[in-house]
Amino acid sequence: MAAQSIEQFAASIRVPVDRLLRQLQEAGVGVRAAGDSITDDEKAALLGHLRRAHGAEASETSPTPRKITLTRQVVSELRQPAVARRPGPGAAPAVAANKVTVVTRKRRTYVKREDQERVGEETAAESDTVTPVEQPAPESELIVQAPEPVVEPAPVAEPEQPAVAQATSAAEAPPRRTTEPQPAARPQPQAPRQAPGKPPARGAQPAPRRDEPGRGAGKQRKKGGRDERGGFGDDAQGRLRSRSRPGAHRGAGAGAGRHQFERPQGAITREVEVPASITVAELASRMSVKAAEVIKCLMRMGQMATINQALDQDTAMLVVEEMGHTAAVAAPQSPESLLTELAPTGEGTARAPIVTVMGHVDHGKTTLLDYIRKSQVAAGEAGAITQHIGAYHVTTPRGAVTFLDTPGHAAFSAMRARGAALTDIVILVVAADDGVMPQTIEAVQHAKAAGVPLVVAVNKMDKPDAEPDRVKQELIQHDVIAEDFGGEVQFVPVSAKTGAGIDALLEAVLLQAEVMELKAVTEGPAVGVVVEAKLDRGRGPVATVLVQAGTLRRGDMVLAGGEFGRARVLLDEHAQPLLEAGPSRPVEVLGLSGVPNVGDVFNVVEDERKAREIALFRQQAAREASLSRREAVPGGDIFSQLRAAQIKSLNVIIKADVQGSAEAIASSLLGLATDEVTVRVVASGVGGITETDVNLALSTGALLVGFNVRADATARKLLKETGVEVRYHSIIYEVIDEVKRALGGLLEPEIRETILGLAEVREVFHSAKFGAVAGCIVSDGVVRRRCPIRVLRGNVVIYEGELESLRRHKDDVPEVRAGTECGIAVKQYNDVQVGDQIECFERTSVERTL
Ligand SMILES: Nc1nc2c(ncn2[C@@H]2O[C@H](COP(=O)(O)OP(=O)(O)OP(=O)(O)O)[C@@H](O)[C@H]2O)c(=O)[nH]1
Repeated sequence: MAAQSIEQFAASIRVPVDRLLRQLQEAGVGVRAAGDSITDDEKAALLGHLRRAHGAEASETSPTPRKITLTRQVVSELRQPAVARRPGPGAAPAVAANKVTVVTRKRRTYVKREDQERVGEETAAESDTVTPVEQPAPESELIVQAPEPVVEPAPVAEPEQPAVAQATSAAEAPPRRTTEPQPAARPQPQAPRQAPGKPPARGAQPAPRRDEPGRGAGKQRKKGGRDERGGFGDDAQGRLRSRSRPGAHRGAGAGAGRHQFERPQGAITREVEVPASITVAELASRMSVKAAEVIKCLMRMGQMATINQALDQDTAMLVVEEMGHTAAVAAPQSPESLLTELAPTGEGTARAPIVTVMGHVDHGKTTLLDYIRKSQVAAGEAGAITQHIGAYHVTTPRGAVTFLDTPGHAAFSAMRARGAALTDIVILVVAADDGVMPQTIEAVQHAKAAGVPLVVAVNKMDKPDAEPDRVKQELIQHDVIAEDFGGEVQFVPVSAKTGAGIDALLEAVLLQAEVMELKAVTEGPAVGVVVEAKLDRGRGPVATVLVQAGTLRRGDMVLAGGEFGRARVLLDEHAQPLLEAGPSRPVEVLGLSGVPNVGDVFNVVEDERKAREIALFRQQAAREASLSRREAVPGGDIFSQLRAAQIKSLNVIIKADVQGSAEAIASSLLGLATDEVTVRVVASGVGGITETDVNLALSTGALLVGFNVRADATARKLLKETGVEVRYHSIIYEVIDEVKRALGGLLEPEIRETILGLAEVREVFHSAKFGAVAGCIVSDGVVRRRCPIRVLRGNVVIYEGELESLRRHKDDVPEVRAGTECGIAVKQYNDVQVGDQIECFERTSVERTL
């Protein structure tokens, strides 16, 4: 090699000149200038120094190598049976000998023991002994090459890089030598693949170097190719390695001087977040316990559960606390939060009051509203009672008012409560001829609970027996005090029939609204409440919504409870199309995906995607809640389960024209439950009776109730075929009576006892055939042979049984009437005495009704 200057040498090995000069000085070569030339001996001296300094072995300057890797390669050949090709006519058969070359390479590494111990600790302890260290498994690889033999150059253990350059690199970075893959960061020299996050390398074989010549590099590429195609190479390697992995792990752990897993010394208390509904399995997983533990805990609490059973939040939290953890209510991770920013904000402007008309049945609510609206709603109602909530916006000369017409029947209690919560003012209609009645009081309570002011309309003033002062006095007891009695409530005498006083009533309402300064934001996406919903045969789902803030426009994307859709059509109370509806405006919306529930909040959302996401989330939440409710009944405590098993239930499916009626009927029917019988509403919905309803009724043995709806053609056919019972009604009382009668049929009949007669024992004889025979005289009624008897002594029953014989003058007789003597033998009873009484009675079963 030509003489090289220090500067050139530094450039060739890519180290700064001054650093090279310093290292040369440390190696004893002596300080010289950058321009001086450096000899090969000096380079060798520098290399030796650097190897010593960095613990390198296998150098000519280090007589005791610290690690030796032996690689052995065995090449063998396999001959596959010759394949005889079909010879051509007259040709000799050609034989192709398939020769497969198998190259097996084995590698075994020996490391000084103290070097192994030193890994990770950096404590140098020199030792002269070389001890073979057992490797996890001799590294071997099998390369099969076919069909022709491959001339395999021996793998090159040492790189071709100049020794000095390598030594210099070693001084700068952790050594990456083929024979010594032992950087401190690696837990074991033989297992560089253990480095986290790195793709596993092939055994202890160091990573192939780019400059590695010949077959080694080619083979590596080949392996890489296999990996890319389907990971075969890695997988096969992984299986090979998996046998040695535990050892390698332990080695790594020991090498690092610490355990990866520490056994907990005491119980771990976890904070467990519990959502509204959670399965037993999920709860167990959150507490890091087995599901069986949770089931056991539930059993201790008196509840039987299965691993997939959904628990409600309260039960789940109890289980968590019971098992020694801390329960926390999980924040609902719902897309509902997306809605928060949708609420319209800004300065509110005056809006029309929302007024609910409440009162006892037939006190004239609908007639009053009818007069105000100048329409004939009352005339069109079946049974002449209002059966679903209606919302009407009326413009009077004194201003606009939105009316919610709520039914007065007790069945609609829930609906009325909802009306009071929505409303600004309640008009309490009390018939002057009838006075305060139960539902008048209920209406007062609802209004008070909702903090809504009352205006009392004393109706039917045209009737001769009208007593308005009586109404005022009766209402004082319920804390509703008229202005002229020193209170704050306006009482307006009216006649819904003649229209007298209606103007004054509206004035009173608008005055009250003025005092309340009702305001709402008109700009922005609309927010409101669904006040009625139904499935219309021609128009699909129709929801009556009351806008509370913002403006609902035609074409808006509306989200109502678990349903959504574009508001294709907006209609007012006169079925006239609207382009938009502002606050306090009731409007019918067409275009929803389904029938929402009455009372659901509706929002206008930006796009369909968001609406769909929230709607699906709500549907899922509703399903889960209903599931956990349904499971809560049989899953309750064992005693109540046993009790429940004895209660007979009548299954009912309700189909109604509007959601409010279906809901009201369901709640009324559920209210019929007693200790012995109950109603189970299998399903309730809006729309005509379909094939699905009939099939459901068939499978559950339910009674189908159609309220203002009929079965379609397919369902009718199926009804005929299956004999499923269906009842059509348009008056709610009739539905209740019908179901009451059916429930009565489920009641066990009552067993009534009737005393038929009494006989007094005058003498006792002994007969060989019957034992003691009582000689009696029938003092009252009749004694019949086939009826049960009781023996009374001193008016106390001492025996109950049957007659064995009833005789008169030695003749068996069927009955003996009062004043007649007879002989009575009691079956299996011989203790009869003179003075006893024998009572004859009969049991009859009586049908019961609810
Ligand atoms: N004489 C007289 N009859 C009235 C008056 N208001 C209502 N009525 C009658 O009272 C009956 C009941 O009236 P509705 O308006 O249906 O009573 P309601 O309170 O709406 O009844 P529900 O819908 O069942 O809650 C009807 O026959 C009306 O004609 C009135 O001011 N004077």
